[in-house]
Amino acid sequence: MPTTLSVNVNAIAMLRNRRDLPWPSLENLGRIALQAGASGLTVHPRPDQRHIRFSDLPVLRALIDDEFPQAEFNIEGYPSEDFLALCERTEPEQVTLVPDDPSQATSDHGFDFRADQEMLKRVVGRLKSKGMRVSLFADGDGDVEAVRLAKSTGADRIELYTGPYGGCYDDPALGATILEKLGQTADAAFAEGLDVNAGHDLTVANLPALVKRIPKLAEVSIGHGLTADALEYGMAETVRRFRRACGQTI
Ligand SMILES: CC(=O)[C@@H](O)[C@H](O)COP(=O)(O)O
Ligand SMILES: NCC(=O)COP(=O)(O)O
Repeated sequence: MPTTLSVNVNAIAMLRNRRDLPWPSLENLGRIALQAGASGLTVHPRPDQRHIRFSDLPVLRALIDDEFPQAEFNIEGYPSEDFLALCERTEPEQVTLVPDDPSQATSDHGFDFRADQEMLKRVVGRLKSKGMRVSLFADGDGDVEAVRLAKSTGADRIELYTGPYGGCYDDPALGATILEKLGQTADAAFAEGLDVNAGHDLTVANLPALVKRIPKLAEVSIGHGLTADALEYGMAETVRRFRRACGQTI
């Protein structure tokens, strides 16, 4: 099974929010991405709604339900009560829990599975009891014990935080070292029976080596780099380029 591509529309929302106007439209660009073969849409709402607004969620939920019933909605965020209630209202196929502080500009680390063990068990159980798949944002540092603890929360997947890997676009030797650690973390997850997603700062240039090292990578969620490419190539062609970089035949 080749790695699937979930298109994160956060960056499009950020562009829209520059004005009090409804464009660029998340619904229209989400539709183009799904028509071009993306497997789903990802949003990462934050409490200040600086990009995704809570009101965007029903619109994207309806787009998937009405026009792309095979696609998945993935909602990412810190498991506050408000976030959990938002997930319960929206019923995404997947929730990705991320240990973000509201003041963070973007996600920059995975969970501390030792410190957050009990909280995660509670939250994962709550979401899974409502039928949602749960993935936990994890550092790809080769910490096998952390992966074992992630599994013991009851989660289905981990999402490897690939920011440091993406940041090595101009340093291939360091990129290769980081990639090997990501690969070791994924190997440990597979050994525990966890599936593995990945995301943050992935691009057409750095995806092929990632999926080569982790051939069983289930899904990548990509926003920033994909939106940048969409400005250059258009959304549909960009999705096809990223799908090819994931190893999909199209
Ligand atoms: C968890 C993760 O890496 C992404 O959700 C990232 O946080 C995207 O959010 P922004 O587009 O707000 O940076
Ligand atoms: N989970 C990662 C994600 O959704 C997108 O991250 P980025 O491509 O915007 O860095």
